[in-house]
Amino acid sequence: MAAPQERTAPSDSAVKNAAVSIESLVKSYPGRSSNAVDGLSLEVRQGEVFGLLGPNGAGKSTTIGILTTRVIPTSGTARVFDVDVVSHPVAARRLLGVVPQVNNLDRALNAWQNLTFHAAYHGVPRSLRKAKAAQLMESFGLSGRDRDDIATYSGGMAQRLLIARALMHDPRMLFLDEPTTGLDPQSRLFVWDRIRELRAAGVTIVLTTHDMDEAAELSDRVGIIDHGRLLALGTVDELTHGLEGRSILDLTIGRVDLPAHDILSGVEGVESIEKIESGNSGPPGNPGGDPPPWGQSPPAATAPPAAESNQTRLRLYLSRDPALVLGPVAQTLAKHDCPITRVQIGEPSLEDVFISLTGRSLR
Ligand SMILES: Nc1ncnc2c1ncn2[C@@H]1O[C@H](COP(=O)(O)OP(=O)(O)OP(=O)(O)O)[C@@H](O)[C@H]1O
Repeated sequence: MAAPQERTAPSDSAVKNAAVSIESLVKSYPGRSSNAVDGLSLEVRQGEVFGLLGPNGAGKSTTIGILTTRVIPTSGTARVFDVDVVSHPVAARRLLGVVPQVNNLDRALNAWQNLTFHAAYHGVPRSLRKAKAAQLMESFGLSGRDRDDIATYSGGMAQRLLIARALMHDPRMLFLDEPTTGLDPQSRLFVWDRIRELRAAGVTIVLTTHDMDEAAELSDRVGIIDHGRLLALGTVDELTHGLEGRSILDLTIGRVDLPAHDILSGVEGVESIEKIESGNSGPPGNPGGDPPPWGQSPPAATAPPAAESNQTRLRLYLSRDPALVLGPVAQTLAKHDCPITRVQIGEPSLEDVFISLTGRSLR
């Protein structure tokens, strides 16, 4: 594939203290009524792992597509290390590596060739390519399989090869689009370790993931987007502490017909209530209350779903110690002849922040 022509050389202006700088970015796809990216502005700092989170269709891949020069924005600016990705795509591509959501390894080439051809495309001198490929094969646990047809690679091996390939030209930053989706636990931990090593080596990383544990585990900061707009930006601690109510009571109750919101919102210390999932196949039982924001969501990772057909799972956000609230909550429910079948106390997680902002779970 021939590299597109640069219009002009990138400017020598002082490099800003940002690895990624996006300002008022808009992407409108033809025939779509709403913008995929809708006035997005954010910065990714040099050397950080930045988690870009959002529900399906939030605009994450489009944003990454713009930053990695595969998608042309409708308006706004996007820079990588102060290089405008629209006017200087070739210069931008030298600075970044991309691990796409979908395996796009070249099946006509063996693993070794996938690495060395990529390096050649990015202008890595021939004398360096072999050593670099051998080093990356080794660190990604693929030594000995380098001349194999990639059709013989497992999903985990292919994913490791994709990351190795993206690093062949020593990019200053790496875009990882759902890097561990579909991987077994060992492969997932292996990829996490490599991400940590890259960060320690000073590589800036932008990560999209549907796995909240992964985002919380790896990210220095996260940005949550939906409908192409930024909803929140900060460290995981900043975001979870900013959530209304500092503690959570996760309850499963043995009724589906109870207006739990009306009944429990008067209990002292209960700031807000969300219905996570009802075992009912019909509409969630919340007469008179707000529509359940989690009505279509699978359960949060912190507790199992209310699996039985007569069970309702509620999440209560609290402004005081859960131990003080649990008693009054249990008494209130008992007055309505409603048993509690399961209780879990916890602090808000990144998934709680995500759900409170977007109103639905990632998966
Ligand atoms: N090539 C395209 N043509 C038309 N619409 C598109 C195209 N690519 C994406 N979209 C739409 O733009 C919106 C944002 O999509 P995008 O893939 O960027 O979201 P996402 O957050 O990456 O989603 P996911 O988590 O499912 O990958 C969606 O409504 C999607 O249907």
